[in-house]
Amino acid sequence: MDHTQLPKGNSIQKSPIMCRWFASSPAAIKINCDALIDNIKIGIGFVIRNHLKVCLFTVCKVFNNSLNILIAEALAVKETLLFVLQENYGNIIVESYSKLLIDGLANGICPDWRIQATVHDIFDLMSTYNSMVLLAKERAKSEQNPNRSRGDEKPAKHHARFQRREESSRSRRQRLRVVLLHRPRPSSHPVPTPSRSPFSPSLSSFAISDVPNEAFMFSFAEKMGFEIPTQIQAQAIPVVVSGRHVLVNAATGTGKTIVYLAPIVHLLQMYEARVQRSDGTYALVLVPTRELCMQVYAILQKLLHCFHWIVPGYIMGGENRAKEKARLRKGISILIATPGRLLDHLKNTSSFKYTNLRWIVFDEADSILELGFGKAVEEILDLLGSRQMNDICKKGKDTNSVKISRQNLLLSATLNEKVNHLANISLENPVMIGMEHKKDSPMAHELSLGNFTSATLDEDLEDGGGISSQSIENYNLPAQLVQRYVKVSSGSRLVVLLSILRSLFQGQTSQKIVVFFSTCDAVDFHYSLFNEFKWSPNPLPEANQDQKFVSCRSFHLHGNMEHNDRRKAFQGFSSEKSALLLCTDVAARGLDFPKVRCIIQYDSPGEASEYVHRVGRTARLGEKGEALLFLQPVEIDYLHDLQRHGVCLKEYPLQKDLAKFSLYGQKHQKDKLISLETHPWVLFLQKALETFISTEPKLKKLAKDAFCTWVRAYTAHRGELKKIFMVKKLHLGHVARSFGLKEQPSLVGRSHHIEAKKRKRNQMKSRSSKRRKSS
Ligand SMILES: Nc1ncnc2c1ncn2[C@@H]1O[C@H](COP(=O)(O)OP(=O)(O)OP(=O)(O)O)[C@@H](O)[C@H]1O
Repeated sequence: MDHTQLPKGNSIQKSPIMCRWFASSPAAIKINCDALIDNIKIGIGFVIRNHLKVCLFTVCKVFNNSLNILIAEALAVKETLLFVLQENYGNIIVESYSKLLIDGLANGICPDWRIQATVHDIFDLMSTYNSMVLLAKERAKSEQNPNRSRGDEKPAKHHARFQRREESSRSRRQRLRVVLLHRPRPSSHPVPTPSRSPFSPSLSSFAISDVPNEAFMFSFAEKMGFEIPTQIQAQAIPVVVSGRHVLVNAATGTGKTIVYLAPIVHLLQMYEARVQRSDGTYALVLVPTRELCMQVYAILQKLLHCFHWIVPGYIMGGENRAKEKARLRKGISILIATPGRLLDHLKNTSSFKYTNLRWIVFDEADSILELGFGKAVEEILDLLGSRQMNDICKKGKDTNSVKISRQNLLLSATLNEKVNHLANISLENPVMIGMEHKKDSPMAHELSLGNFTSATLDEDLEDGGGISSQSIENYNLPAQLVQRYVKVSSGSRLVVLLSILRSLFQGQTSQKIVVFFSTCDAVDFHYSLFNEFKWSPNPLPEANQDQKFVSCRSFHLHGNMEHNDRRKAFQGFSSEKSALLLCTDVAARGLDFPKVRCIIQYDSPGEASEYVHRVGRTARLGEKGEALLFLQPVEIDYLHDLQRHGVCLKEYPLQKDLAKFSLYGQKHQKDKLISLETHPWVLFLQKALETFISTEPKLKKLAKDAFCTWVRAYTAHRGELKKIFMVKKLHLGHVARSFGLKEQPSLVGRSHHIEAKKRKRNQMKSRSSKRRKSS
């Protein structure tokens, strides 16, 4: 079977499985109208025309079934119809569907006056359409056959039919108006406020059970537990299904994974001849980290529940290569991979078949490049033939087969120059979704021009690493996320972190918190400290002294951990209801830990995009969330940097928190402002920590290592951030205190001492041999 062509079922009209869910959302309808224009341009307008029919049809159904339609729904329908009218596409769709729509509206009319008012408008629009259709038809006919007079039989018949239809709909309208006239009507129409919820505001009354129970719908509803599409899903899925290359930019936690997995599964299961394992890989999803690889794989497995013939699989660093080879030999239809391991198999596993490859997805595209996979990505594109084909396209050669066979997708909550370059070398005439408000940004402009440089992705990485003026953009952050910063001098950082964590875990019985550190050593040290440091507010000997200071289950996750430990930490934290995760940026991208309420950035993230992804682990999909950023007084300019990207933070009321803690029964006076450095609680806890760490050799060693790598990481800030995060401005003795050390450890490591000793020995040796020679 030749799978390089789109399957026949690609037409949305022919695919009731998924499209109704998406098509039925007014947001989707609006997008479909955009897609209509786009697609008419590229000559496949008929697909979208059919899509629009399905949209209207489903809207009618919703109106029929539900009496609790929100105003926004009715308004969206009105808007869509208005759009269709303005763009003069009315004659395409209205003729056959107006009756259905009117029936739906009339039968299912909601008692709410605001919807009724909108319905009036919709009726008026419908009758305008109908007149337009009639006029257009008559004009077309008379142009085709100028000899036929107006009194000829056919138009007359047609006219009569139309009149009958008009009369019946008019009578329905009248019936309805009678009902409406007997209801009180307020004097002014309230304007619905725009929602920033990840779900389309107009969809909240729309249940999945309102539409026919198709196989895929059933699987979605049952297996994923979703009821309505998120805004980005409603916007992007129809475009992805249409086969266009797509660049998606949407806030964290808005369901981007489904944006690419759902259409791929949907289109693959529709192939007339079922896909076989021996066909090899059809879709390739590239992700930056192993954890994300496992996460996407898990979602894919759920989606494929009903389609056992489509085989999911993953390959990633840390896994057994031989086993992966065996799996690839058998065939994996949808493959999730990290770039390094994928490249390895592309070069060394001859049985890896990818001749049928149709989709390449870059999830968290910017992160893939920032982690240094730029070269690997270029090589992958070359080996898969995706880049060369694109280059040929741009040179204007015949690329018909390519256009049909490959569809590349790039997704991230943050975009930058590196993604711009990747987009230019991998996407052909992409549709940019989620960048509507950024049309004037340099990135959107360059992409639309198809402008691309000869620089490699890694070269881009180096010069674009800092905050270039070109790449400044406002990031999408969840509206409900509460963002704050806490200003703490380095000597009190540890105490403040512990106090805030204790207060958060005491405040709520189920609490999930993620704390980000800059280095793996810092994670290890704090993880051990939190597990071992015990303290009781009661000094009496009979009191339970065995309580952990931060009493919760804690996990740690970073790139230097064994593969299995990483896996356990990821799964463990995901499944706990109340827990603490200490991690590096390895957990910043894409990971979807359920119910995380607070993100603490104990070490600042560096580039603003990293900030966005870290805080994106909370406040996902409209849920509540808080983010707290630790800054030292000398780093406070970082707030301006975040502001340049539209990220604004308020100060955290730290004194209030500290006032909660009592020293053996003595409460502080809340209204008395004491500086952190002289705060009795801070002094007391700092001393307790230092004493504890000095008596635990293992912990002390961890603290020293963490201190050294922390300072090194601090010097590694790039670009303009170097001016904010300067080691010179720090008091290293105070930094040591933040690791519970009484004295500042030498920054010169053990290896340096050994090297120096070796050098000395060699010098001594050469001197003595010279002396021997001369004597
Ligand atoms: N239509 C939907 N209804 C309800 N929940 C959904 C829907 N779509 C996705 N989700 C859930 O939303 C959560 C976030 O999804 P996902 O991880 O795909 O977001 P994302 O946009 O990729 O986030 P990030 O940018 O952090 O990677 C997941 O738990 C997913 O199961």
